[in-house]
Amino acid sequence: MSSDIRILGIEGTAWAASAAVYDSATDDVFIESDAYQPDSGGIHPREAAEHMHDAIPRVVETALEHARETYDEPADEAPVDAVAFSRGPGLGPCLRIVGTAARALSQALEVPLVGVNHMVAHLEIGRHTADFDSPVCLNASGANAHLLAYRNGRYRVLGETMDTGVGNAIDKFTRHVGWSHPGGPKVEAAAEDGEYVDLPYVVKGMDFSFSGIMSAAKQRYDDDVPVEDICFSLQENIFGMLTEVAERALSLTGSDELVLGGGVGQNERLREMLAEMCAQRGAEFHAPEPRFLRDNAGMIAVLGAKMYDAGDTLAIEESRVDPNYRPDQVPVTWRSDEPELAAGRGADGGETQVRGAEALVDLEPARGRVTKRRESKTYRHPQLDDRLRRERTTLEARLTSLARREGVPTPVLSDVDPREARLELEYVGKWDLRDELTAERVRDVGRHLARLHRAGFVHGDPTTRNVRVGSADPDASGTERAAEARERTVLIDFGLGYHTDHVEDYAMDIHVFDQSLVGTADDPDPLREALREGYREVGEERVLERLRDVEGRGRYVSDDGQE
Ligand SMILES: C[C@@H](O)[C@H](NC(=O)OP(=O)(O)OC[C@H]1O[C@@H](n2cnc3c(N)ncnc32)[C@H](O)[C@@H]1O)C(=O)O
Ligand SMILES: Nc1ncnc2c1ncn2[C@@H]1O[C@H](COP(=O)(O)OP(=O)(O)OP(=O)(O)O)[C@@H](O)[C@H]1O
Ligand SMILES: [Fe+2]
Repeated sequence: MSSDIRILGIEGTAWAASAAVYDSATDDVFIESDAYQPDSGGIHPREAAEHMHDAIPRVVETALEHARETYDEPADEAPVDAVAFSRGPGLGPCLRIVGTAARALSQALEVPLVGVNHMVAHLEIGRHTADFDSPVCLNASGANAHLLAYRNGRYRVLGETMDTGVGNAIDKFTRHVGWSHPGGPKVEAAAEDGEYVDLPYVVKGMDFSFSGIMSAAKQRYDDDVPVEDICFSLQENIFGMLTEVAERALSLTGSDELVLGGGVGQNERLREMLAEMCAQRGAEFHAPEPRFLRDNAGMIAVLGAKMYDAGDTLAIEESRVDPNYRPDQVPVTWRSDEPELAAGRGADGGETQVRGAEALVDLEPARGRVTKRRESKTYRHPQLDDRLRRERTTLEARLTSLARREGVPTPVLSDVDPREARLELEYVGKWDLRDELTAERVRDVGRHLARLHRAGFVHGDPTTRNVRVGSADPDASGTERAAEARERTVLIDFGLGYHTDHVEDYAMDIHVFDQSLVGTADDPDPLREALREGYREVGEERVLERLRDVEGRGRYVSDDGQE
């Protein structure tokens, strides 16, 4: 970045009326915030907007005063080079007030306007303070929960919540219990005295959902289960899910850096789990300090400086706010020269052991065999860990065989030990699909998924790493035709599969594969088309119709606090 840029940042997407000044020469960030606290219930959009109306001018004035005093500019010169503001996502009425304030300031100070995506700012502040190159980012905030990774000029969404944001889910539970907003810190405090009780645990590849676990938690409360036990178990399961999908994203992208963003990131238990998961797999973990995790204008100013430096400013007439602004809509103009993730290659006969997200896989291609052990994850509660490893090992064995009976190539199973969470399977394929992506192979995957769905079950985690391609024969150097004859597209890793007759689950299965294409392919669009073509040959059109719904669903709807 250029040597000395000073930016005024303004944030006001939901509850935090906040202004900040970032100085790139010293890396100092001054933040002034004024929080909206609802009298009862959750965040009311209209009340929140009134709060922005009152508080934004005050916090901006304090930030500008700080800039004038600290940097000693002549009185007739603007104390900052640009005004950056949160354009979205967030509550419409709040965003509009912040947008109006930012435009007015940019005109009064005669400096350019920079429009920042709030979720990308949650990510970038972590990358900035960690000094990581190309991390995977877990954003765990009130209205959102998703995994982002940089690829081809955008932050791609590798996985996300299928219903509410993680903070909102927790806050809904505390409202049910009668605790005041925000609920997250109260759950954290109550959890200290809790013991583990069983609650649902739902991940689908790198996607996840909170609705089942939240209604079970409310039900438990109504059934007089001690509230501290529910709080403890909510944290174990919800944060366990987030940690698991973060690990899967590291495994899929080959990255060894993880950053955390968002208000829920202030939770000690979540940070502990993520740090432990990263330590166990030899990755680096970074969480910014709490003032940068919860909503704050500091992160808006810091990303604003990078965007301003890249010439990424907005004309007033193009500066409309967007309550549904998705992180993958943002052209990443400020890091074009940096390397992107170089994903490590999967098993191709050279190595003897591979670490997946869940398991250690010992490879013996010469004997045509692999041994897969689901390791104990020390970040998880032992009871949950035990349950997941056993259940998934049993399911993987059962569904791997069932799929083959439906005509889908899968490894032949030679041994299962659920207690040890160990499987012995046929060595299949030559490469992971991720490393040898072609439209024809992806079309095969489409056909295979359709066959599973017709038989009434889903794979649960179809990614480009859970498909093996090419000939497994170690001496497959024969004629091209012979190799072609042996070429198969083989599905592996059925541990997240389950029986279901819901069209929604089938559509999700395709969506999960789709997201892994977006996360691993240079030019995903033709491959995504091939996936649908293959599916259409064998499967039902209504599943593809539902897939369009799943994709079109705006998941960035902020909680309005009313139930
Ligand atoms: C779009 C934007 O307005 C929205 N902002 C937002 O959700 O505020 P944020 O500050 O990132 O997160 C607030 C959430 O963070 C939770 N939270 C705060 N402290 C917590 C803690 N110690 N443990 C768990 N959750 C906590 C709160 O309960 C609340 O749900 C977002 O980033 O999604
Ligand atoms: N039967 C097999 N034949 C050949 N290679 C295999 C086989 N099973 C697994 N592998 C290799 O090991 C890697 C990890 O295996 P697998 O996906 O089953 O583990 P995992 O820990 O569940 O992974 P993840 O959850 O990250 O998808 C695969 O991507 C593949 O490279
Ligand atoms: Fe936020």
